[in-house]
Amino acid sequence: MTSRLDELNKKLQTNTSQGLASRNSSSSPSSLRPPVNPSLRPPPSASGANRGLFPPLNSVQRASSASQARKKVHLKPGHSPLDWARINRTEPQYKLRGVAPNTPPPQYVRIDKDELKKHRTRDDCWTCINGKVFNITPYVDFHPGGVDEIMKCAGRDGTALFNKYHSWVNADRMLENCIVGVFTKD
Ligand code: HEM
Repeated sequence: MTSRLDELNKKLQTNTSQGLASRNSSSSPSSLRPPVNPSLRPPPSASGANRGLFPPLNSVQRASSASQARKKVHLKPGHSPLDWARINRTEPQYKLRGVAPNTPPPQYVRIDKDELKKHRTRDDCWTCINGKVFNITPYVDFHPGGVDEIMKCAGRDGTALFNKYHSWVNADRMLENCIVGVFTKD
């Protein structure tokens, strides 16, 4: 019985080592590597000082250096975007528009260039964005880009400046209760 078992074990060992030997002899370790495709060489950024760095040093995905850092605007306490959203919701519309309570709705109020020009001070500030004139007086201190920046569009059509800095900002929504009227170019 034992000799039968020994025989079987011996047979098994011989088969296994033969199998491995045949695999190893037909393939050297280098032939196990995938074929090298020359068009898939590492990019130049993977060499020299950039080696192993991701994203590479010159990538736009890297934070800018201190000299290029954006100037941070410090808004006064109580002047966060959320504070503005609350005021926009709760303050009576005529106050945000800066008009008397019985003033006609904005779609009936036409404002020309000369009228717009009269409102360009910190205490009385209008601007036109995409054909609508807004009283931005209550908003100026809430502007995340700072007072000086937003005052550049005071008393004039600010559409181009607005779009240059943040075309994604929805002025209609943010200033929906500050609308005074519609702009007439003539
Ligand atoms: C009624 C007019 C404007 C409104 C409602 C407005 C609104 C905003 C809002 C909501 C942001 C924050 C954007 C964000 O975080 O993605 C912002 C940022 C900014 N705005 Fe305005 N803006 C106005 C006019 C202007 C004008 C005329 C200028 C420039 C002359 C300007 C320059 C900037 C700049 C530079 C920032 C960037 C601040 C930062 O990223 O820290 N904005 N503005």
